[in-house]
Parts: sequence; C-alpha cells; structure tokens
Amino acid sequence: MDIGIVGLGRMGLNMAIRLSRGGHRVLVSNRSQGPIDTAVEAGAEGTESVGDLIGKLESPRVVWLMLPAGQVTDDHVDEALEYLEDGDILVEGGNTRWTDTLARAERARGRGVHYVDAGVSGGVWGLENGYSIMFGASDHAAERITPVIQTLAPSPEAGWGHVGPTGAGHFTKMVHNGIEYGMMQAFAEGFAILDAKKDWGTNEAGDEITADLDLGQIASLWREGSVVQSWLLDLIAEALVERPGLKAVAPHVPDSGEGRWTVEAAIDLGVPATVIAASLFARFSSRDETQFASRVLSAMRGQFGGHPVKGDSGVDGEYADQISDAGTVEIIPGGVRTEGAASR
Ligand SMILES: O=C(O)[C@H](O)[C@@H](O)[C@H](O)[C@H](O)COP(=O)(O)O
Repeated sequence: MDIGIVGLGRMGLNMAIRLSRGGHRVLVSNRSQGPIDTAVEAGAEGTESVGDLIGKLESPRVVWLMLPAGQVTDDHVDEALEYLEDGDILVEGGNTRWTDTLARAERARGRGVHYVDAGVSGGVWGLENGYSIMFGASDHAAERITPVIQTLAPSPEAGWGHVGPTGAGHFTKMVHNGIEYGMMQAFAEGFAILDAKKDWGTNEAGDEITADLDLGQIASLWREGSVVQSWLLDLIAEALVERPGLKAVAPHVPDSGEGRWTVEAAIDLGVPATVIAASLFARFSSRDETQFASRVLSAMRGQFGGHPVKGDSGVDGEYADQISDAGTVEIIPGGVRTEGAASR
C-alpha cells in the first residue's frame, strides 16, 4: 500500500527501507537530503516537503511521522494536518508522552483525520529483525494500517497489536520503557557486584587468593539456558567481551522521559512501582556531579557522631578539624575504616 514517512533518523530511515523491501510504495520526506538518497536507493520515492509527500499519496492517505518527541513532532503534526483531508490517517511513531498524543489527536479529529499512536521498539536492529509495534487507534484506522504494521513487525502474525484507543499505544510503550529501565538497572547492579568481588579466602598455605571474575564469560554463559537470558543480556555480553571493563564508557546515563512518565502514571494510578522509580533515580544519580545529598549525609554524621568526614581532596576538607580528631580515614569497599578514631 501507499505510505508516506516523514523523518528519516535512526528509526524512520530503517523503517522506510523495511517497508520498501516489503513491497509497499513508500514516499519519504526529511530535512536533510542524505537519508532521502539512502531510502531512494532502497526503493522509496523522495519528496521535496511534507506537502509534496502528501500530494503524491493515494487517498485515503496514510502518513507516518517518525520524529523526536516534543516540539518537532508537534510542528510536523500541524504541518501535516494542513494538507491531510477527511478520512486520511496520521500515524505518530515517536516516544511521545501519551497525554501529548491525546491533545494532538483532538486537533486531528477537528479535521476529520484519524490519529494513530504507535509505540515502536527494536532500535537499530529493527531493520533486519522487525519492530515490536503497539498502537492505539480507531478500529477503522487500525484495519487500514495493518498491512504496513505487518511488514514492519518481526512477522505478520506476531510482535504487533492494536492495544486500544488512541493514546493506548504511547501509554503502553511508556510502560514498556519503564520496564526496560528496571531490567537494565538490575543487570547493571548484578554485574557491578560481580566486578567488585576479588577476594576468595586463603589457600592451604594461608596465602590470600585474589581473582577477578570474567564478566564477559559470565554474561555469555548466561545467554543459553539461564533464567535471565534476554536480548539485553545478549547486548551486555557483547559489550563486556569486546570492551572488558568498559573504561571508555562514562558513567553518565541520560533518559528521554519515558521512565519519568511511567513513574508519574504509577503515582496517578496509585500503583507501587518501586523498581522502576529506583532505576530512574539511579540514572539521575549517575549525572549528579555535585553529589550534594551525599555531602549533607557525611556532614551530618560528622556533626552528630564525630565520625570522620572525607574532604574533596582526600582527608583535608572543610571538616578537617573533625578528621584530625578522629584519626586517619581510609575508604574501603562498603564503608569507611578509621584508625584511632574516637567512636561512640
Ligand atoms: O524500545 C526501544 O526500542 C527503546 O526503548 C527505544 O525506544 C529507545 O532506545 C529508548 O527510548 C531510550 O530511552 P531512554 O533515553 O529514556 O533510555
């Protein structure tokens, strides 16, 4: 069938290619020309603008926006609605906040345009493996877009679904990503514990035995037969085998909003989401350069207990007077060991 794809970033370009390979007539529009050329090589037709793309589609038209969530998507929804007509379908496949989707669907309804919100998972691997697609739509729009969904999905029968009315697609994808945060955090913490373990007691001669665990080996062996086997684990195994220690990766984890919205939804609905909330806050901690909360904690301990307080440059800090009273400070895994410290 005819479909127009607007936005040829990491996701949109691969989706356009997969749809072209699947035999659909795919028209593409993008701000820069390079991705258009790549899509055209794969069988798509390039266009000059959103208006040009919509003008060349057969009615009733199906236009799929695949853009970064937020203002860019909002602007393109309005632009597309200028050209779309009664009975046309506008699909929005970004990681959009579901409440924004409802507002945009309202604007589309005012022009007689069916609005479909598609949660699309699979990342850069989707081109070859297919995308998991969860979409919200009216029954009419769902039926009309099913042929393209089946081509994008891992198979025509599986990995996709019409999950509810408009809004339900992005709501479902939001929760999917909340789960993703929790699973990622659990794997990350498990491997951090494995990485920290070095001491294995003493041998018969009384010598201490120390040895690092091979995390790449452990991740790889878990891939087959273990309860925690998963695609995320596959990716961890590849990363740890190729880059042991991950020294080139900064311990700084961004987020695009889905985890925050999942926690907000949990609060609105009164549903406990302890793991997802903790994993979201762990990402915030990774970016907290000031570590102010930890400074407050350490200062309080120093004040109420006379416990040693480590300064920014070793033991010489703002609380150096307390430190000298307390003795030397040594940071050890799992806590602070002090020598000669007056303790209560
Ligand atoms: O299902 C997926 O394919 C991913 O979830 C994908 O959508 C993307 O990689 C996340 O949006 C990253 O989200 P954060 O930036 O919030 O980690």
